[in-house]
Amino acid sequence: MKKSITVINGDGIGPEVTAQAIKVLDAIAGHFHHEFNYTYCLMGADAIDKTGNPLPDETIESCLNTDAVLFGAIGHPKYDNDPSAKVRPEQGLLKLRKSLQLFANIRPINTYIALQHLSPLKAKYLENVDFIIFRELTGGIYFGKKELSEDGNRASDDCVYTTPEIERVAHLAFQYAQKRKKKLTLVDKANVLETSRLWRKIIQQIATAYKEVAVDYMFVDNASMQIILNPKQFDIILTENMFGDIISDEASVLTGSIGLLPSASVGIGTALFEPIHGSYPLVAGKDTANPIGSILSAAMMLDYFQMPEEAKLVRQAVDWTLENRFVTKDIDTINFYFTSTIGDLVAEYINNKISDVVNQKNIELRKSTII
Ligand SMILES: NC(=O)c1ccc[n+]([C@@H]2O[C@H](COP(=O)([O-])OP(=O)(O)OC[C@H]3O[C@@H](n4cnc5c(N)ncnc54)[C@H](O)[C@@H]3O)[C@@H](O)[C@H]2O)c1
Ligand SMILES: CC(C)[C@H](C(=O)O)[C@@H](O)C(=O)O
Ligand SMILES: [Mg+2]
Repeated sequence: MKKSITVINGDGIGPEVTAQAIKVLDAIAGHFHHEFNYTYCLMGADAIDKTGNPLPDETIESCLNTDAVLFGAIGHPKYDNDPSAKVRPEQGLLKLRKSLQLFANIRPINTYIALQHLSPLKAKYLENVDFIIFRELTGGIYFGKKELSEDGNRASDDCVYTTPEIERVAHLAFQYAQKRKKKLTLVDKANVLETSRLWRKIIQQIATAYKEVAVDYMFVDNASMQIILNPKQFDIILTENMFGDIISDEASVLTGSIGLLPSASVGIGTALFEPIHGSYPLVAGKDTANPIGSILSAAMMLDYFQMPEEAKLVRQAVDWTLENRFVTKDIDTINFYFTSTIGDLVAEYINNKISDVVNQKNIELRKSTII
């Protein structure tokens, strides 16, 4: 099969983790006789530096006319530390999500037995954690009216949701629940927020069409605790934009590192695949960031291309690296491998050449002292 993929490396560790996902996609293309063609586009701080615009028109154009988008991360401290900056890298990402109408951000949370020692929780709570956060992605407080008074002493961000915005992401989440453990938890703040009460009302109505799915409702403050205390109670979590952003970073702690978590953003336009982490500027260019979130985002892209065998092989390869302790510094600060080595190993596993890589190329443990 032939597929065109727009690649947005972005900022910080974006380019180095995305490069590993591309290696893996190339290995899959070779193994299964597909052709993946990449077009590289700018977004974020990199785009501002080069064009003055965090999302150049050519990037939107390319994303609209491609089979999928693979994205790394955006963001730079020079903007994070300047509250009055008029142009910001994040505006590029938000505008792209809106332009492609990517209303659902799907963030699977899975634990690995090999990494359970990393969590502060007892192993029994972590075995086979498997739930998905459905985060609404194009509405809510992120996209409401923003105001700053002339004297600079009053600021506001409106949180707005409409019934159709809630319905479309909810139907998708219910459909996933039907195919899985048939449980959906709406996470909201309906004891305080009008928008959350609208969410509850719509979910109660939609639930009648999915009778086999058990629905429960949880306030976001309690959910933040329950995700840590008893993560196995969840199957599908459905929530609004900002709550989904926050609880997914929190949930990443269950797995061992945020660097492991992928996501798919789907909706009306071209789907976009990205790890859930940010540009982690501190280690940009050091080849130490965890690329697994990006590689697993590529696996989600393969699922989206209706290539289930291909996606399965990528996940098997990732499991193999973790089980054999080929891990980056976030997982093991003493005996760790470089970002690029992990990409090589996953790709070589797919090419069936793993024994060559491990034995003949003599992969050395990189001690943290040499960084
Ligand atoms: N989707 C995105 O592009 C995205 C997401 C989140 C944050 N950001 C941006 O990234 C910049 C930095 O934000 P931040 O520090 O809050 O979040 P971050 O996700 O970049 O980093 C937070 C912490 O997570 C860990 N981490 C993140 N990615 C990792 C990886 N691949 N491997 C190992 N450890 C990893 C590190 O310990 C890091 O200190 C900001 O400009 C922010 O706006 C972008
Ligand atoms: C960078 C930022 C705009 C973004 C978000 O909040 O959606 C990020 O945190 C994410 O999770 O993708
Ligand atoms: Mg986030």
